[in-house]
Amino acid sequence: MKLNIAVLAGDGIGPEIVAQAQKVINAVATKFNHEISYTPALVGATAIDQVGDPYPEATHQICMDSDAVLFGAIGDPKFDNDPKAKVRPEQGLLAMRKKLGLYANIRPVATFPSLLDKSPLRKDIVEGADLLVVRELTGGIYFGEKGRSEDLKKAFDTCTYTTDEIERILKLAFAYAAKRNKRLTIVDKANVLATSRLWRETAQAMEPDYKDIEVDYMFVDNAAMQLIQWPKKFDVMVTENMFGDILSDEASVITGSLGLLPSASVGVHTSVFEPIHGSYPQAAGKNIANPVATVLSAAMLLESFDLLEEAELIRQAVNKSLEQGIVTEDISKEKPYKTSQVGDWLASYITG
Ligand SMILES: NC(=O)C1=CN([C@@H]2O[C@H](COP(=O)(O)OP(=O)(O)OC[C@H]3O[C@@H](n4cnc5c(N)ncnc54)[C@H](O)[C@@H]3O)[C@@H](O)[C@H]2O)C=CC1
Ligand SMILES: CC(C)CC(=O)C(=O)O
Ligand SMILES: [Mg+2]
Repeated sequence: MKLNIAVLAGDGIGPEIVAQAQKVINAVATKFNHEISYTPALVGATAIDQVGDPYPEATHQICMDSDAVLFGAIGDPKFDNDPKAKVRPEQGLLAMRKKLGLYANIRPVATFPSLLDKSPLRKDIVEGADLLVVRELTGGIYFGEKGRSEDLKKAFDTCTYTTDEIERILKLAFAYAAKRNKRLTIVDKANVLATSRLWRETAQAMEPDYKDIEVDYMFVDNAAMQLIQWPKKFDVMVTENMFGDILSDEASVITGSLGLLPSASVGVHTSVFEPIHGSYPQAAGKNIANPVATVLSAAMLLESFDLLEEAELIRQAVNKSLEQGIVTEDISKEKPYKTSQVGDWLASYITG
């Protein structure tokens, strides 16, 4: 197969982790005879510094013209620590999601058998946990009207959802539940928020079309607790943008590190494959960040083109590396491997 992948490495650890995912894709391409080409493009703080725009039109065109996008991370402390900055790296990520129509972010969370003792949660709690967070990605408070009063003493962010937006993400979540264990948890704050009540009303209206799916509704505060108290009770969890953002970072604790969780952002135009974590600026340039989340995102990318054997081989390589202790310092303080060493090991396992 021929694939043209847009590569948006971004900021902080972005370039280091994306380079490992590319090594792994290249190894798979060699083994299975695929022709992969990459088109790099600017995003985030790097793009602001170079061209003054966190998601330049040229980058958008490259994404639109690609078969898929491999994304690293964006964000830089020089913006995080300047609340008055007019343009921010995160606007680039949000603009990309909006312009590419990426309304769903699929975040699988499953424990790795060899890492059960790496979670701060008890082994009997996390063993066998396997859930899917379906996060709405182009609506809600991240995209609503926001502003400051003239005297600067008041600020606001608005959370808006339409039934169309809710229906399309719920449809996808029901479909995932149908393919998995037929349980769907809809997470909201319907006891307080009007948008959540619209989510609940819309979901209730859809339920009769999915009679074989067991649906339950849970308030987000309760969900935050149950997720780490009884992670195994969840199959598919669907929720709005900000709740999904927060709950999926929380869910990474089940697996042992935020550096392990991949995601696929899908929707109208091309799809973007990205780790769930951010640019981890403290690690930038040190070759210590865990590349596994990005490598597993690459596996999701290949899977989206029905390259199932290829994706499975990447997952097998990752499992083997974890079993054999070829891991970065977030997993093993005693004998940490460098980011690039993990990438090299995975690539050579794949090519055999
Ligand atoms: N999708 C994206 O590009 C995202 C960007 N950000 C941005 O990233 C910057 C840093 O944000 P933070 O809140 O510190 O979140 P972060 O996800 O970058 O890091 C939080 C913590 O998670 C751990 N971690 C994250 N990625 C890791 C990896 N690959 N290997 C090992 N450990 C890892 C580290 O302990 C780190 O201190 C900010 O500018 C933020 O806006 C945050 C989240 C997502
Ligand atoms: C800038 C944020 C919206 C990014 C983030 O935290 C995420 O997508 O997980
Ligand atoms: Mg996040």
